[in-house]
Amino acid sequence: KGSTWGYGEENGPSLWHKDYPVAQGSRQSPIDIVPSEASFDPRLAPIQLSYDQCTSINISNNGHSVVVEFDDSDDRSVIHGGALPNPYRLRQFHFHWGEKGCHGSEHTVAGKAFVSELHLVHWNAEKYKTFGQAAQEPDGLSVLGIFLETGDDHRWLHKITDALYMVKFKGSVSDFKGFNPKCLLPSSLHFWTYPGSLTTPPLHESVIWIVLKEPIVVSEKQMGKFRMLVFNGEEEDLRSRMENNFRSPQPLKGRKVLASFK
Ligand SMILES: CCCCNCC(=O)NCCc1ccc(S(N)(=O)=O)cc1
Ligand SMILES: [Zn+2]
Repeated sequence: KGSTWGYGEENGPSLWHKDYPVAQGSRQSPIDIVPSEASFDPRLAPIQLSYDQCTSINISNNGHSVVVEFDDSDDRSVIHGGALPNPYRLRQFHFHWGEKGCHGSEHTVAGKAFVSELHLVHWNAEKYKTFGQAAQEPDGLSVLGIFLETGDDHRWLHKITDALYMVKFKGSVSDFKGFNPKCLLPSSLHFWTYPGSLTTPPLHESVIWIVLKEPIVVSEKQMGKFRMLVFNGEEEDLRSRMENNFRSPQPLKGRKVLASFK
């Protein structure tokens, strides 16, 4: 029974609206970002990531992606700037990717998709008591999206890909301390920003999206290691490789995309 959502024929993105009607809402993500239609806004503050005291806790396979979680019990790792009203606290990051040689990003840029997209998820702990509550508020979350394209090996991504064998199956968790995601940033923090949603159920329209223009470069070999993960639990007979775990671009419905650069 396709009771839980996923990315397959029976439970994929085109069916999510049945359990999550907001899937057809007015501020859904991802979107196709068209640079020529984005407005440069000189009032946008530069993005600042204060991750130096960040505390990664674990890496896990939640049956939809691989997630690295952080201790978000205080303001030790925050993002601020852009259109954010105040600093937002880092909670986790995860990835979306395609199958070998194909695309797998969620946002696209003038119709161009990338092989993968990294999402650094932050929440407005200044205004809301818990992540779960913030995730349901229009200004509750801010996700920093970073595109991945293939080329040479990424010098730090191996810290993540070397741990993936520990979390092959849905429900597996492994210690993952001392990882600072600052090492996954491109050289430029030029960005686009727009009001959107979670790109997976519950699809709450609670995300201020910040998408970096410059992708990071990873090797096809490194991407291949993500594809050894599986959607299924260890005990399940049906094995299905974790790939194509991305939602496609959704209607803009009149939203304005702002650019931090000319
Ligand atoms: C107490 C915890 C309650 C959580 N309650 C469940 C929940 O809201 N989960 C949302 C998790 C999520 C989903 C999708 C993204 S994405 N792909 O848009 O970056 C980011 C984060
Ligand atoms: Zn995501």
